[in-house]
Amino acid sequence: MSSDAPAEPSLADRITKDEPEPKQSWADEVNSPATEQPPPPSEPAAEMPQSDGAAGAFGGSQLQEPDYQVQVKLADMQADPNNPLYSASSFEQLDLKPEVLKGVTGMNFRKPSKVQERTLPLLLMNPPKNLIGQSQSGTGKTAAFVLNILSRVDISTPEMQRSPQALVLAPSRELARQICGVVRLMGHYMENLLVDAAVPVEAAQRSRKIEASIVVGTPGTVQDLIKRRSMNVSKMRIMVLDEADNMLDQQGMGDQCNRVKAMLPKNIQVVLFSATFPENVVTYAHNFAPQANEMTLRHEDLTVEGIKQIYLDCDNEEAKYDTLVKFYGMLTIGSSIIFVKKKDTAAKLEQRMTAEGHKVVALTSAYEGSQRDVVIDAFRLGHAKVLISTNVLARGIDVSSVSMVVNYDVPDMQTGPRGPAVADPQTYLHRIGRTGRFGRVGVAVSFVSSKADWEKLMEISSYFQTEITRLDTGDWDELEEQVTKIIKSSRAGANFNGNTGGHAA
Ligand SMILES: Nc1ncnc2c1ncn2[C@@H]1O[C@H](COP(=O)(O)OP(=O)(O)OP(=O)(O)O)[C@@H](O)[C@H]1O
Repeated sequence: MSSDAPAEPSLADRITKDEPEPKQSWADEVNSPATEQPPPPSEPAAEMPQSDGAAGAFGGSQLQEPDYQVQVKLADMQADPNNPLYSASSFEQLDLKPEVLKGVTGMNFRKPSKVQERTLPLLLMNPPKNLIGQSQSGTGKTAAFVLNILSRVDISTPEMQRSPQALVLAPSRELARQICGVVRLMGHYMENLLVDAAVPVEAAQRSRKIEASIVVGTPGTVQDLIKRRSMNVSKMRIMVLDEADNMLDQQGMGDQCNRVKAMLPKNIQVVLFSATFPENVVTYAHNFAPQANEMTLRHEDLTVEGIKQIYLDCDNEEAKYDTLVKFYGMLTIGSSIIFVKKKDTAAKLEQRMTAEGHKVVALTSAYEGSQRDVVIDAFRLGHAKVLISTNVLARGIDVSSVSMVVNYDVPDMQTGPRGPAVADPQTYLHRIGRTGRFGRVGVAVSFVSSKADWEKLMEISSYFQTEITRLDTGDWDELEEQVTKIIKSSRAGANFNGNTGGHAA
């Protein structure tokens, strides 16, 4: 953030005092904030626009594609057995309580996705069994575990309403808040349902007590609350790890998750979900959720068809910045997230772009929680359309208007304290998965400024057996036309004639 530059307007000023921009583009028209109501029962559901899970709680933008733009509709995708959104059955056939079913219908979910259809019967079985579930990004894993929780919590007495019975752990504050929003929205018709977020709060609120039947939080805060006896876990019966591979793999977070689990009653149902379960995490996952039912995928099947993956050659770091600025118009067709490796890069990019008159915001773990909430909520509402972030937002964040993701830095990871940086395919997949949600279209563009970058990107491409196409930066008008065409097409891949080739720098 630009807090050390007093002459500039504050973050809140920049985000909230801006007049809404006139609607100019297709994306502006289709992504206006949530004003839509669930369909009246008499209207045919197939004609109604799809709603965004986070929309009701946070005003997340929604996609209402005009017919003339749409070539392939969600209904068609959900009827194709090879599509991850496919299902043979309806939500009515999944044995949900009437008030839970009403919540799903109210969100305008017409049919379950594959992961929902397959995992819900396994999750709802009695006696409850553990589950490890994997499916592509943006295919509805949240609803799968939320529907299980809503089906299992007992809120028949005031005491039970205030007793934590289900705990969801997520790796970031933003994701925990988002899941809380989905639980509230889906549980809207369950009278007296109490849901609470266990994320870091300001010092004055630290003595708070958690009195809700469903708690969604980050592992460190939850561990702290239980230790301080601010959250009674004696009635806990379900524990979910969202982005489970990330939670178990990171040393600090893995330990916190284990400690939290050790403080909960034995024999709880343990549920792990993620789009990725790399080999090094599989054993942890099996130990954390013993004898689990499993739904897994091969890594070759993990990429989402609707996300067009491209890369651009940039001669050096400065050329990456110039390219980003040239991209600004395309970034604001819908909303965009620019991923960088370091917090410092995020802050510097934000300052420089803002100083040059571009509207961007940044969110990293360097910022205070309340400031992070302001930024992410503004992004969900479409008040901020270009967000610069680190891997803190790489996972789970669901904002349907995101039509472009930029890997300003190719995702990599250190091998040991002094080892070389190697490609990080999992982070790449999660980052690009912030676009192309539930059958929508998106573009993921990676900036390549060295041979090492190019090698990492090609390793990622071969790991997922997916094509990452090189676009020629020699002719910007042509490049812009191609990228804009992809964003505005109903499915990525259609209308696209990019070059493929090696690193030209
Ligand atoms: N059955 C459904 N019908 C229509 N929309 C759905 C359905 N299930 C989920 N969605 C919507 O799809 C979007 C993506 O869902 P969700 O965030 O749960 O994906 P995910 O699989 O958890 O992705 P990630 O791996 O990125 O965390 C959300 O906006 C959600 O509201």
